Amino acid sequence: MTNMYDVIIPAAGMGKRMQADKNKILLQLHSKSILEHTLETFQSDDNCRAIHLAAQKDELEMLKAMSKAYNKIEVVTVGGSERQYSIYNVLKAIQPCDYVFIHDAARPFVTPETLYKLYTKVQQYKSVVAAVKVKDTVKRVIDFQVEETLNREELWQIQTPQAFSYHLLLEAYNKANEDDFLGTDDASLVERLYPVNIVESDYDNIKITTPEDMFFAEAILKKRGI
Ligand SMILES: Nc1ccn([C@@H]2O[C@H](COP(=O)(O)OP(=O)(O)OP(=O)(O)O)[C@@H](O)[C@H]2O)c(=O)n1
Ligand SMILES: O=P(O)(O)OC[C@@H](O)[C@@H](O)[C@@H](O)CO
Repeated sequence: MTNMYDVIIPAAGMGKRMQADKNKILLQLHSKSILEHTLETFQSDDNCRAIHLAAQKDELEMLKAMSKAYNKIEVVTVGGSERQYSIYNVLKAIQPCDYVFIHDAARPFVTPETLYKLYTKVQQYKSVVAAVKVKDTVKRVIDFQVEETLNREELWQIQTPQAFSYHLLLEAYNKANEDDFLGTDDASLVERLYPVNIVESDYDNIKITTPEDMFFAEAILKKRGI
């Protein structure tokens, strides 16, 4: 079928800031791991053709075994020392396709509504990321001294999923590799070649990063009646 997307899910981090005794994406939220919550969302999305994972070397076999429960999972490969390298490893391992979404395993609360918005817009714009409006005032600071107050009307917090045409994304990753460019998200690689659009997402789509995020995660599940 044409026009479906493949999703790359980087799950090869260490989860250091979570200070748990294992990779944070394996922590349980109710009866499932964070990773399984994320996988189920994409497994259930009719527009998602296949799911591909980056795993830590030590967790590769475990994640391959877990993958058997999800018939959309195709490639499970070893990640790298940085998120960007993990994603590049997967991107080089998959077959060419129309569109690629990239979504952090550590963001288990992305909604079907956001996936649908991205799916619609990526076909028009080739490059589109989920984002929410910044709620706080943001200042640029050097050595604890304020340099300027930024115009909040222009500021958005960027999340994942980030959705791209496959060929544009591969070109951006190849160029970043050639230039030794390391970005903090996928769009920052694509921005060097092509305009990136945003779609408005929601504040539940948190990246579970530090211990208190587990309490926020429990609250989001409770709000959803899960
Ligand atoms: N080398 C890496 C680093 C991160 N990730 C993945 O990228 C996502 C977002 O990264 P982040 O939240 O920063 O996770 P960690 O790197 O695991 O966290 P920390 O920096 O606290 O160790 C996570 O799903 C993580 O598993 C990855 O696949 N490969
Ligand atoms: O810098 P970190 O390792 O915390 O995470 C990087 C990315 O996961 C992050 O930039 C995207 O989720 C978009 O916000």
